[in-house]
Amino acid sequence: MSDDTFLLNVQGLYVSYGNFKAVQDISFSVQQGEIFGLLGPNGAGKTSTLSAIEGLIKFDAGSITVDGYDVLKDPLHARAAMGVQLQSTSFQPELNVTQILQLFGGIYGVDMNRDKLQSILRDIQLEDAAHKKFSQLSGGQQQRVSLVIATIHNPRLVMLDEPTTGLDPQSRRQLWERIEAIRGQGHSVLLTTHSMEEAEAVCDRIAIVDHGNILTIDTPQNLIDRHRDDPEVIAVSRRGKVTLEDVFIALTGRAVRA
Ligand SMILES: Nc1ncnc2c1ncn2[C@@H]1O[C@H](COP(=O)(O)OP(=O)(O)OP(=O)(O)O)[C@@H](O)[C@H]1O
Repeated sequence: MSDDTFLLNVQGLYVSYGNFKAVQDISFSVQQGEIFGLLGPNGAGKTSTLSAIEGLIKFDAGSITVDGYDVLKDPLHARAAMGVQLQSTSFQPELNVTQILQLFGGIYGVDMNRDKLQSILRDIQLEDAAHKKFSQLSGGQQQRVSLVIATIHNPRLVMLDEPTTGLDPQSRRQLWERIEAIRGQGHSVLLTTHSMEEAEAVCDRIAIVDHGNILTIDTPQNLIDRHRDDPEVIAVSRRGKVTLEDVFIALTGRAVRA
């Protein structure tokens, strides 16, 4: 482990699929105890960046360190320092909540004794659903299971790809609180989102990504303050109030992506 305050360092990252360059020279760092958001239109390269960090895809150039461990030279240590929120499709739908927690506890070497299991179920408010199949859970309940599994081995960096998509406002608020609680434990969070409201509500800093490049990195409030007088921002703003979404659209353009 390094004593670097940056838990994640991504420098000069390039990812391509065949001839298509999805990520081109992306660099950013996430500090300890920080919630960092990657925002960008569809196809901007957010998931590709996350996948490269997670070791799921090869990258063409650049360097990535997690908790001081180089993901290429020391992949096991780097991966152990990371918790990844799996998509709901990654869980076997016929397993019940208890079986899923036991399975992933085993994978991560966490002793899932009765007390530990009960405490997790209580924490995610699924005590009464302990024997329900994953496929029978609501979207919010499934998200709570996948988030707790991402943090089951107490990782220093938690990676969340669009964690609140499809959730109702109550579940979304609760998930934000859970994400903030992860930061409260001194962990760092890297998330992607299309929700400007989410970015403003939970992210300490955000990077706006487009066409595989980072356009800007700052706190949500600084981005609004820096750009509020830009003619492009004023042109897209509505009802006389400049929002983060106005800044985002002015920077990335109005065109809908394929
Ligand atoms: N396995 C793949 N093979 C070929 N092209 C891919 C593959 N995965 C992603 N791409 C392309 O790379 C580009 C970046 O995709 P990526 O999923 O990283 O974007 P994203 O910012 O996460 O988008 P979204 O917001 O839609 O999830 C897109 O043009 C996408 O079509």
